Amino acid sequence: MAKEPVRVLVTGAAGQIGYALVPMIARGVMLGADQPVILHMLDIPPAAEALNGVKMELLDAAFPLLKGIVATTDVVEACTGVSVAVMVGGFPRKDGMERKDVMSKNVSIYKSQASALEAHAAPSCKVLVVANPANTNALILKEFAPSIPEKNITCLTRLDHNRALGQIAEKLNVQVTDVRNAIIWGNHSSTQYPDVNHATVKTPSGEKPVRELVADDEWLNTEFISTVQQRGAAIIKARKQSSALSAASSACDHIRDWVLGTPEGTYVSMGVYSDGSYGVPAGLIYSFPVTCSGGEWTIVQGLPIDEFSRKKMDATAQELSEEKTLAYSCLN
Ligand SMILES: NC(=O)c1ccc[n+]([C@@H]2O[C@H](COP(=O)([O-])OP(=O)(O)OC[C@H]3O[C@@H](n4cnc5c(N)ncnc54)[C@H](O)[C@@H]3O)[C@@H](O)[C@H]2O)c1
Ligand SMILES: O=C(O)C[C@H](O)C(=O)O
Repeated sequence: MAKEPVRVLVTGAAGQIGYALVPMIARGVMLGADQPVILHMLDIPPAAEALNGVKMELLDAAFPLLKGIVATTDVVEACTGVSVAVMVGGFPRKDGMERKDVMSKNVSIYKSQASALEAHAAPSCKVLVVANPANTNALILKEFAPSIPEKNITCLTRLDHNRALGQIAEKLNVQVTDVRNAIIWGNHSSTQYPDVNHATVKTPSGEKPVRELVADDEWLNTEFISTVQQRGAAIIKARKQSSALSAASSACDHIRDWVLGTPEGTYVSMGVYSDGSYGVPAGLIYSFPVTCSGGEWTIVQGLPIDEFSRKKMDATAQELSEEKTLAYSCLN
C-alpha cells in the first residue's frame, strides 16, 4: 500500500539553499524513494514572486513523489501539519552590519517561528535549523517552543562532518564512502572542532584508524582542522555566495539518518540539546557524535578525549555560551 504523504516545511525556500533543497526533497533524497511528500515553502513578501517561480518549476519537473505544494508568506499556513521542518530562512549579514545586528534579526525570527511551529506543526515534528547562527537560532527556537520535545530540535553540522570526510578521502585518495566516524564538536562556526581521533577507513586489509593511515599528526592537528573550520568562508570567497548545494545535500543526509537510522557502527554529527555529555555545559545546542534508530538520535558515549581535544571542545562551548548570552540580550 502506498505511504501517506509527509508534509515537509522549508523556510527561506526562495533563497539559494531552498532552490537546491526542494528538488532533492521532491525526489525522495531526504525521506526515501518510496515516501510521497507535500512541500510547504515559506518566504517573506519581498520574495513572494521568486517563491512562486520555484513552485512553477516544481510543477514543471513533474516529480512523482510530490503530492502537493504550499507556497506562502503566511507562517501559520506554512507550519500547519508539518512533520519535518527545515529552517533555512534568515537574514544574511550585509555590509556594515555587526554580528549583534545579524543575531538580533535572526533570533527574533526564530522566536516567532518557534511559536508558529509549536501551535500548528504535527506534535512529533522534527526540526532542523540551517540558518546562521544555526546552533543559537535552534536554541532560541527550542526555548520559545517549550511544548516541542527538546530532542526534536536540532541544527545542521552535517555539512561540516561531510567536509571532514571529504578532506580525509582526498588526502588518502580513497572513496569518501570508505571513511567514517569523523566528529564535529560544538558550534557551526570557525571554532568548531573537527576530530578524527575515532575515524576509520575501510581498506582491503580491514578497517584502519585515520591517524594511522594519514601518518601525519602535524597535518591532522593544524591544516586539516583549519580547512574544515574555514571551508564556508572559502566557498564564499570562491562563489561570492555561501555554500548551497552542499548545505542542501547535507540537510537531506541529516534528516534521512535521523528518520531512517544510521548504518550499524557509523556515527554522524548533529547539533543537539546538550545533556552535559562529555562535560559540555547542559543547555546549549552543541554538535555531538550521534547514532540514530527508530527516529531518535542518541549521543555516542564513552569516547576517550585527549587534552588537545578537550581544549578545543571547551573553546567552542565557550563561544556558544557567549552567543546564548548575546541572543538573550537581543531579545530584551
Ligand atoms: N548550517 C550550515 O551548514 C549552513 C551552510 C550554508 C548556509 N547556511 C545559512 O543558511 C542560511 C540560508 O542561506 P542561503 O544561501 O539560502 O541564503 P539566501 O539569502 O539565499 O536565502 C535566505 C532566504 O530566507 C528568506 N527569509 C528571510 N527572512 C525570512 C523569514 N522571516 N521567514 C522566512 N524566510 C525568510 C529570504 O527572503 C531568502 O529567500 C543563511 O543563514 C546561511 O548563513 C548554513
Ligand atoms: O554562510 C556562511 O557563513 C557559511 C556557511 O555556514 C557554510 O558553512 O558554508
